[in-house]
Formats: sequence, structure tokens, C-alpha cells
Amino acid sequence: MTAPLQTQEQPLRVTEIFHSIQGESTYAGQPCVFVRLTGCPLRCTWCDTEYSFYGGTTFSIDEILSTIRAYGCQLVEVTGGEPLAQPAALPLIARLCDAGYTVLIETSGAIDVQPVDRRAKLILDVKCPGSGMTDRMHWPNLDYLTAKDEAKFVLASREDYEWARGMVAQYRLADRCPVLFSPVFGSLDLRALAEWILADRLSVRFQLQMHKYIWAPDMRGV
Ligand SMILES: C[S@@+](CC[C@H](N)C(=O)[O-])C[C@H]1O[C@@H](n2cnc3c(N)ncnc32)[C@H](O)[C@@H]1O
Ligand SMILES: Nc1nc2[nH]cc(C(=O)O)c2c(=O)[nH]1
Ligand code: SF4
Ligand SMILES: [Mg+2]
Repeated sequence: MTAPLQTQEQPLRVTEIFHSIQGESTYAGQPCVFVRLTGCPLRCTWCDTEYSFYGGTTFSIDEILSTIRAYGCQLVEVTGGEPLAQPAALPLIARLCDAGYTVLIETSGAIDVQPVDRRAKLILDVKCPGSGMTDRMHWPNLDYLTAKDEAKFVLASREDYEWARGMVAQYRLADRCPVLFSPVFGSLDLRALAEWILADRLSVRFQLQMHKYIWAPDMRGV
């Protein structure tokens, strides 16, 4: 009977590892290697990555590192699915930081981010009412964000916009880190959102999912 593997040795379920143009956050436009981990405890109404909820392939952390290394790209994003739903994501993130990568963590905000290596940069999605997942948020996460991190609001409607505007004010988020307002792809009028932000003089960054305009909205691996 062999001893149970420690978290740091546990393999991870991986949906895909790919090299693309970062489509979101203040890093948008930069070449980036994405590690999309499998599984998510949430079901956002507008999720564009349902294919990552199940399946995937087992990778050791060493196998993930060597796959990433082959791309020769300095920027790495760990995403999903919900990457922090797998405990072994924490040692993966630490190993990526040890290897000298700039590491972004795309996370739902539903899982405590305090255990995440502080060298990594959190891109934390604050789930608006339109996602149907607001109640799943781990609210202390918002007080934990620092200037290296980013808070993102995916907006499905004017109601989501007004809710997000209130949260930005309540947590003084724009004083803490970059705040991203991102329309649900294809379902919120882009000009309207831009004009709401201007009219309210919000210190937020209007963002689009750039990769969906370069390739296709429902294409995997980009
Ligand atoms: C697929 S999730 C994976 C990481 C993590 N589970 C999360 O929710 O942040 C990555 C990001 O894709 C964005 N996203 C997913 N579906 C979207 C859609 N239909 N329109 C706009 N953004 C979307 C959300 O900002 C989400 O944070
Ligand atoms: N190109 C590209 N950029 C991204 N930024 C965040 C993504 C995600 O799915 O987490 C993503 C993605 O799926 N593709
Ligand atoms: S938390 Fe992320 S992966 Fe999970 S359903 Fe929501 S958008 Fe999709
Ligand atoms: Mg995506």
C-alpha cells in the first residue's frame, strides 16, 4: 500500500493547453499559454466554456511545465473551468512562479484565493446577478485583491451594470486594482455599455474578448 500522494504530487485534470493571444484583462493582445483545467462547481448562465466541465486528461505538474516550456512564451494563464477547484492547482501555480513565468489566474471569485501564491496575478470574476451565481461568491476575496490583480464584471444587462457600479463603489475596487467591465459576448449592446461608463465617469476598463473577434466566438483552443 503506497502512501497517498501529497497535494504537490497529485496530477491535474486538464482540458487543453494552448498558445494564443490573451483576449482578456490588461494583458490582452499579448501572446500567452493557457492551461485550461477541467471542472467547475459553478454554472454561470452565459458560460462559454461548458466543454471544460467534464472529461479532460490527467497531467502531472511536470508534464504541464514541460508542455508550457515548449511554447517559449513568458506569459501563462491558468484558467478553466474553475482552476482553483483542483487542490493541486496551488502547487502548479507555485511551480510556474518558481520557473519565472508571469502567471495569471482566471478565477470565479467563488473559492478563497488566499492560498494562491502571491506572485501570481488574480483576474477575479465578480459574478453579477445575470450569471445566476452571485450567491456563490466568496466575498472576502474582494478585500484581498491588490494592485497586481484585476477585478472583472461580466455584464448581461443594464441591471448587471448598475449592480457592478455599486460593487465597485462599495469595495472601492478602482482604488485597489484595475476593474474590467466585460459584456456577455453577443448579448449586451457595446455602444450602450461604453456610453454608460462615460456618462457615469467610472474608472473602469471596457473590455472585449479579443480572441472571439480574431478567430470565432465558439472556437476551442484559442
Ligand atoms: C471560462 S471562465 C474560466 C475561469 C473562471 N471559472 C471564471 O469564471 O473566471 C473565464 C472567463 O471567461 C469569461 N466568460 C465566460 N463566458 C463568457 C461570455 N459568454 N461572455 C463574456 N465573457 C465570458 C468570464 O469573464 C470568465 O471569467
Ligand atoms: N485567447 C483567450 N484569452 C482568454 N483569456 C481568458 C480566457 C479564459 O477562457 O479564461 C481566454 C480564452 O479562452 N482565450
Ligand atoms: S465559473 Fe467560470 S467556468 Fe465556471 S461556469 Fe462560470 S464562467 Fe464558466
Ligand atoms: Mg475563454
